Amino acid sequence: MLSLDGVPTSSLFQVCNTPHSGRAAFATRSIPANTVIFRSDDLTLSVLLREYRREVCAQCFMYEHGRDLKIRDQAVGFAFCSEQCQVKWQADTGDVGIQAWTAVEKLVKLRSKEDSEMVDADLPRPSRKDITNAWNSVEAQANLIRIARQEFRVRVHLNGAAEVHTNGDVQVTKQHRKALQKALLNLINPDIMSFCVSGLLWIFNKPEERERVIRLAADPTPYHSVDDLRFFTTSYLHLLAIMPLPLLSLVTTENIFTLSSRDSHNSFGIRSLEDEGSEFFGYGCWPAASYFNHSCSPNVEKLRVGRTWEFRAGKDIEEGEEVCITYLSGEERKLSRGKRMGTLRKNWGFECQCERCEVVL
Ligand SMILES: C[S@@+](CC[C@H](N)C(=O)[O-])C[C@H]1O[C@@H](n2cnc3c(N)ncnc32)[C@H](O)[C@@H]1O
Repeated sequence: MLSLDGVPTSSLFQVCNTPHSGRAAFATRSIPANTVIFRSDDLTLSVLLREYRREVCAQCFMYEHGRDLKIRDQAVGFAFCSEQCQVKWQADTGDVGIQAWTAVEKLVKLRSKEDSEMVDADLPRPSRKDITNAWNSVEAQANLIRIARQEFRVRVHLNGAAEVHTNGDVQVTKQHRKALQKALLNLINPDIMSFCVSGLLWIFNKPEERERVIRLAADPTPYHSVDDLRFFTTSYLHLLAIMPLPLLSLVTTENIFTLSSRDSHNSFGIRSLEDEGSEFFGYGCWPAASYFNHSCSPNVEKLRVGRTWEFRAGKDIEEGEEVCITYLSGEERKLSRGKRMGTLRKNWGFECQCERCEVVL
């Protein structure tokens, strides 16, 4: 169950503030091991990494040991395990969403030979100032592109195909069209583009739920590297140039930054269900599941069932005890205290305050 502001409510736990680790869930009564304490099926945005697009169903994330799935939709660039999943995906994505994914796929295919890999070096993350400067540096070009797109609005309007509002006073010149063409020449990182499209479509399709993401813990410096930040700013310009017109007003630096800053501290990896989740297909943000803090000796285990996360007590939990999952992968759990803390600091940006880490032997 969810309260109005998206914080999960349950007869078994409640979400409260803590002195050192933000909000957390606490058991409101004793919970026997193996009890399902919560299910979260409120996936907002998700990224299916490009290298897994043929093998993992875009709807239910089903994976058959690396075999290509039977149904592939070349236009949008996703594969499905069944017609049922494809139909559900199309209904949830909507016509504007299908147009958006088709535009991205067309662009990515045109530019597929480029090397858009990022170097995962241990360089410092861009600071708040770096981030503000990077977004400011593309805003003038962004505004020119917006005006260039007005021209399409006018054309669409004159063709009578759709009722749109135009800014009739602005003259579209060569300078505007050049800004748009220049944006399309930037290098592409298809996974970062997918992140932005998935998030913007979610805001478009469910505007009333935007607040639920905004209330999540925010990371003010969500970019891993200078490359990562640059791919976000260039994706912004690309999307302004290619997104279907009904989505254009949502393609803003504010929306894209908000999505990154919430995703950074709240997303769940979408992994294979066997081999201790050794295959990493991508990630997604399930707001209702984002109030469980991390522990290096968790009392709750999470399991993905299709698009839903199921949370089950891994041991008996006493009334008043904090209900915690682990943010570490199977292998990472076995690391020493120092290495676990380092991994959480690097990937999540916090100093672990869990009981196992607090006990110094
Ligand atoms: C998914 S959110 C969990 C809910 C969060 N506490 C809140 O108030 O929304 C993850 C964030 O919670 C905090 N957190 C989770 N586990 C923690 C821990 N063991 N020690 C310190 N902070 C923790 C960190 O700030 C982390 O980035």
